[in-house]
Parts: sequence; C-alpha cells; structure tokens
Amino acid sequence: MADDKNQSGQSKCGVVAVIGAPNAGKSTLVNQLVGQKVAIVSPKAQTTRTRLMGIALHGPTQIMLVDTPGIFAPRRRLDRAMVSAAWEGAEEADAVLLLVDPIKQRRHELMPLLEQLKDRKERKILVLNKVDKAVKEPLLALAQELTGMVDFDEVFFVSALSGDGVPELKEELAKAMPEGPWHYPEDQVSDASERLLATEVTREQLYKQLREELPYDSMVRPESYTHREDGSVEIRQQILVQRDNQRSIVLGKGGSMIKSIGEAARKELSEILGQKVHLFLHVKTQEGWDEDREFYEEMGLDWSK
Ligand SMILES: Nc1nc2c(ncn2[C@@H]2O[C@H](COP(=O)(O)OP(=O)(O)OP(=O)(O)O)[C@@H](O)[C@H]2O)c(=O)[nH]1
Repeated sequence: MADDKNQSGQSKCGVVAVIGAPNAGKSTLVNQLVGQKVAIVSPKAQTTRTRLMGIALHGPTQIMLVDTPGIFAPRRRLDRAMVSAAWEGAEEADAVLLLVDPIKQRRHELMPLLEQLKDRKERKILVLNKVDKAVKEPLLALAQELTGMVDFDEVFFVSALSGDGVPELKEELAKAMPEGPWHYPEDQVSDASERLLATEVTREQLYKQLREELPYDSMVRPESYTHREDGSVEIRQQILVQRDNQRSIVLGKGGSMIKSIGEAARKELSEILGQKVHLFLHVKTQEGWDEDREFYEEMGLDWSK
C-alpha cells in the first residue's frame, strides 16, 4: 500500500531473523519491538510452532521480524519441520539477531547456532536478554566469549520483559534495513491472519492451564471465523489431542477445564480484536495428528522435512 514515505523515496524496509534457543525470549522481544502482542509468550519451551511475523515501525523504516521457532535437536517430524521453517525464515534476512538467555543458556543449543552464524553474510547482532535478572560480571564474560566465536557487528544488553535497551536495539535494526517501499500498510502488525492468531491465543491457554507433556501433544486448528451482523465475531476451533484420556483431561471434571480455557482465550481475543467474541472449542481425539500432511499445509509448515 502506498504511503507518503514511499512516494518521497526515503522509506526503508527489511527483514530481521530472530533466532535463539527455545525460551530465550524471542516472542517477548518481538512483541516489545512491535509495541503490541503479536506472538504468544509462555514459560514453556517450544511454544512457537508457526512462523509468526511481527512488523515494527521506526520513523520511515518498516522492520519485518521473523519470529522463528526455537531451534533444537529435532526428533519428531513436527520438530524437524519447525527447525526447517526457522532456517528458511532466516535465509531471506537483512540482519540476523541472535537472542541469548544468559541465565539459562544451554550450550548444546547455542553451539549449533553459533556454528551456522559464522558463515552468514548478513549483519549479525548479538542480544543478551533478561538483564533484569542476570548478574553483571558473568554477563560481560559471556558477551566476550560469544563475540570471540562469531564476528558480531553489534552487541546489545536488553530486558525484553521490561523493555530496557529495546529502543536502542530498534534504532540499530532500523539502520540496518535497506531502502525500499514498505511491504505492509502502516497499521498492520503481523502477517498472521486473525483466524490463525486466534488459534495461537487458545494454544497459549493450553500451555498455561494444562500440565506436563499435554500441551505438546495437542494442537489448535481453526474451524470457522464468521463476522456476525451485530459486529461480534464467532470463532470455532478444534483442539486436537492424541488419546481419549487426554481428551478427558482437556475437558476436565464436568467440562470445567475447557470452560476455563475458553473463557480466558475469549477474553484475551476480545481485547486483541476490539470486538465481542463468541468462542466455541471442540476437543477431538485424532491419533497421529502430528503426522497429518494436511495439517502441516494448513500451518504453513513443510511435511516432508
Ligand atoms: N526476567 C525476564 N524474563 C523474560 C525476559 N524475556 C522473556 N522472559 C521470559 O522468558 C520466557 C520465554 O519467553 P518467550 O518469549 O516465550 O521465549 P521464546 O524464545 O519465544 O520461546 P519459544 O517459543 O520456545 O521459542 C517467558 O516466561 C518470558 O516471560 C526478560 O527480559 N527478563
């Protein structure tokens, strides 16, 4: 969509690939850079399954942030597809941002990332996160160690949670973007359709309210998304689980669990969409949903990986 900045020929637009070990705080950082919630955040690892993009604006610059799934050693097909999507996202970038959690850094997850970063041509930016909690000396030692291994162009210390250091980082990212017209209208913050965003909001509640491995064995699939005449929106979604006993847990005693999940997701969705939301959740047992090709296509992931 054309805007004044494009016509004056001064606009800038580019892609930043955000990479990092699971739980480093990538979603939190993307939300902070965009200035509103576009990617789901949860204390459990590997919640980012789809490649959600946040779009941040800084003066005449549009920064497209590719919020990649956490990269880790893939075992299942779903995990492999996620990893592959992560690297595809990083391939088209103008800058690569490596986000590191200095408190719970897992060396075995960080090393392969550093190895791959070494040969990359783009501007490389190292961001050490969670400075609100980290102790200064080990933090500086870690920064020194990592910059000794990869030729980073810049190093930043931020708290994605509080926003400390994020404006400076955003300024630097904007500088690294090439000249060009904006790809998206000014008011668009994400390329995820509202339909898909709505499934992410429900999935976030599964992570928050269910225990242990169950969230990893479940998936939320969009069924329908209808605008009603009264200005409200009716959203229908399926929650897929692998086994019947998991279905019972998601439903809860007398339906109490699914009611609580639905209530929290509906509230959050109404806030994000600025509309009244009617949310209907159906829990379905579908053994092997994570091997279903159609499902992968729906989520924009590559089944063959
Ligand atoms: N104290 C502190 N916690 C943070 C900070 N940034 C993120 N967190 C927390 O770290 C956890 C993981 O954050 P996410 O943003 O979901 O991490 P992610 O890297 O997107 O995780 P995946 O989806 O697994 O790839 C959450 O509990 C966040 O609240 C920070 O600056 N300080």
